[in-house]
Amino acid sequence: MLDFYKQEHYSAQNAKHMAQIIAHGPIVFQVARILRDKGILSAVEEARSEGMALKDICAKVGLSEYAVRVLLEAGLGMHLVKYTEDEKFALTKIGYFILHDPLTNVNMNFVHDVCYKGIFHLEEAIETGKPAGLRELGNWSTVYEGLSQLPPHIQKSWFGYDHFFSDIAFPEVIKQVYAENIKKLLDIGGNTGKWASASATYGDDIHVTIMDLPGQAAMAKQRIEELGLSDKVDFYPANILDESIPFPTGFDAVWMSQFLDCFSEEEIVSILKRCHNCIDENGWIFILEAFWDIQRFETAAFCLQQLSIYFTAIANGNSQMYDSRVFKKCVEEAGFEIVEQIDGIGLSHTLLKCKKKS
Ligand SMILES: C[S@@+](CC[C@H](N)C(=O)[O-])C[C@H]1O[C@@H](n2cnc3c(N)ncnc32)[C@H](O)[C@@H]1O
Repeated sequence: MLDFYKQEHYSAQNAKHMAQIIAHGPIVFQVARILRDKGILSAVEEARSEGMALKDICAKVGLSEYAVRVLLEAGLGMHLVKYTEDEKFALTKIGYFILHDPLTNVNMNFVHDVCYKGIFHLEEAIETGKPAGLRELGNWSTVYEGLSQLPPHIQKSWFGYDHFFSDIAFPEVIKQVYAENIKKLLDIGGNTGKWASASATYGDDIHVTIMDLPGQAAMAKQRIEELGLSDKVDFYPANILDESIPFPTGFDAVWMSQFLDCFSEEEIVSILKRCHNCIDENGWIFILEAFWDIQRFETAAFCLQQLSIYFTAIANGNSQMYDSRVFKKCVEEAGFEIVEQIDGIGLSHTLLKCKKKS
């Protein structure tokens, strides 16, 4: 993947066009989203290759001719729709992906509901190292403190994004983790209890402790109770950034999925160092992360590189979707060695199986 970034990929003409797409980014984004959300793309799709006339689309979606016309004309420019020979509107492949592709929809909802307003404050975030855009969502020092209090539609998009990746990765990776004869596992950043519930039902003798912020631990507890798994899952509410709070001990393994990317390099090292006490000399640290530099496809790397900016402007101001080389240095520095690396899990994830350095 890294070699890909050592080359120019555009002719001058294409580069200038790409530069215009970037220059008009927020307009392109909102037009595409509204064409999706107002049912205009769906209406056009129903007409298939025959296409649909402007007035028929207006009648179908209940918007004025002016409104639908400006949106669809912009949509022509971004190749979401095309003209048929008799200048009706028909859906293109890009329009199809905007309408139906789960990855595109999850990203679009997350960008609109969680990021859009906050990203306006990116410059301030870059200058101050603070998540300056978070004030658009609420009055917390990091987004994680506010997760359980977000307005429902924003919370839906946040968890929709988070769960989309873990739901695909977990069934694959769970076999790798429990192949190591793990019975007692500490799930740091256990979120809504998805990994804990999957683990609890994976093996009769598996016990999981979720360590997360109090608001999240409470959400997870409710879900675990609803699933009838309370005897197999414990909770350890704590802010991991408070170094005075001890970590729980006596585990075969620590599991951190999409968790360490929520922290700066210094914080990652500090968290990992404190993980030493949770396990004995043979214990495991399992880290599931998506690294942009080891993606097979440019599209996957692009999504991670762009979403990194959410961490800068909104989440906490100092974290990101990491380059694996930067991340692995933190693991080393904290006194662990990576004994196995498994790439290609789910859509974009890597499992790092780590042990204490001997
Ligand atoms: C991106 S989510 C990952 C959730 C889950 N592990 C997964 O793979 O889907 C990050 C989790 O870390 C938790 N977290 C963030 N900052 C934290 C902190 N300072 N202390 C404890 N947990 C924290 C969040 O509440 C959230 O549940």
